[in-house]
Amino acid sequence: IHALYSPYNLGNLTLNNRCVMAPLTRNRANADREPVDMNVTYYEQRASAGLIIAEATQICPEGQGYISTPGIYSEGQIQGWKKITNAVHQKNGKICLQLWHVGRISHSELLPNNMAPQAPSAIRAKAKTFNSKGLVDVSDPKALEVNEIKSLTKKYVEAALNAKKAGFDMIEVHAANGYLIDQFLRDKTNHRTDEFGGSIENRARFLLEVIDEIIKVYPANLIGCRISPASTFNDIDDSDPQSLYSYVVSELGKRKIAYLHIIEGETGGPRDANPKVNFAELKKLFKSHGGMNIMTNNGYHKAMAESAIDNNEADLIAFGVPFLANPDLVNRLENNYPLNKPDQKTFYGGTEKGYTDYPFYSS
Ligand SMILES: C=C(C(=O)O)c1ccccc1
Repeated sequence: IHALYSPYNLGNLTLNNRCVMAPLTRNRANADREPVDMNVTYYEQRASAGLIIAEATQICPEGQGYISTPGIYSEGQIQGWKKITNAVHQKNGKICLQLWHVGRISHSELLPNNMAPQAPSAIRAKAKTFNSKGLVDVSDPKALEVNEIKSLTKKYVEAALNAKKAGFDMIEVHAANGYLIDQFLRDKTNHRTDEFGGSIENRARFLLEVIDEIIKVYPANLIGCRISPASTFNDIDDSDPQSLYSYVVSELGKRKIAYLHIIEGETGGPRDANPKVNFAELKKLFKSHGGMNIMTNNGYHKAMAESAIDNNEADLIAFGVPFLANPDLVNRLENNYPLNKPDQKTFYGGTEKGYTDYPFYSS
């Protein structure tokens, strides 16, 4: 059978196959930002993925940007996630938690004491988010002080340890899609004049400090990192992405992290969005500096995924919407069965409808 559907060693984990469920925000946590029972069903249904990367999960209350997204900073949240990891492990699955801080992509209504969203610089995003009123413009952010940056790094470390306590097999640091870490990396959003801004090294400093501090207490070969070099989602951009990300992926490779998760092209959009970004070069640099595995995402279907593996363009393929709508995606891909039609209206927020009611394949 094709390598895509065969076991694969990732760090000290053996995955049943190389098909990854990409992190998908579904806005279905409770008012305390804890996972609920239908989340257990949803993830358990998809346990045949080689690896599930659970939805982006905020590391602290200040890191929340959308209504009803889960956290990993309270005991109640840890216990909620524990039910999910137990259920996935009962089905012989593997599950990773994506550690998230939205930075400036938030609305004060969602934040402690209606505070301003945190960001590297006080530049409001031309972006919208969901709060109790529906789709709203994001709020004006406040620039982080250096001591606040240091305390956020500690919160990423605590979140990694909480994820371990909750039974996750590994963690992924969310450095993509215009959220906090991405806001530090890119020069459109980072106008700092201290050691966290200006040069590429300075703009990458926060990401690398987060990774280095986590590695002190959590094995590097169980840490992934997600980047989106070419995306402009959430009003993000950079004047020289190839230089920026050549440095970033080389430094991540040196740390021998488990995988580099690359969103190819525009997030949820065209794969050839930004000709300035040479993805093949970035993949080569990650591995030539010691990086272990490349995971790619964005618009893959069966043929594309199989040929990416055959041509050594990726070790693991992450599927987002296909896994949302097909709990048994691996079985369907392997046997070339038709896929369910995703219902966009129920992607974000709501009940079991469009969440746990997508059918398994039956001939
Ligand atoms: C966590 C997200 C990301 O990484 O893009 C997200 C958040 C809200 C809607 C869609 C996606």
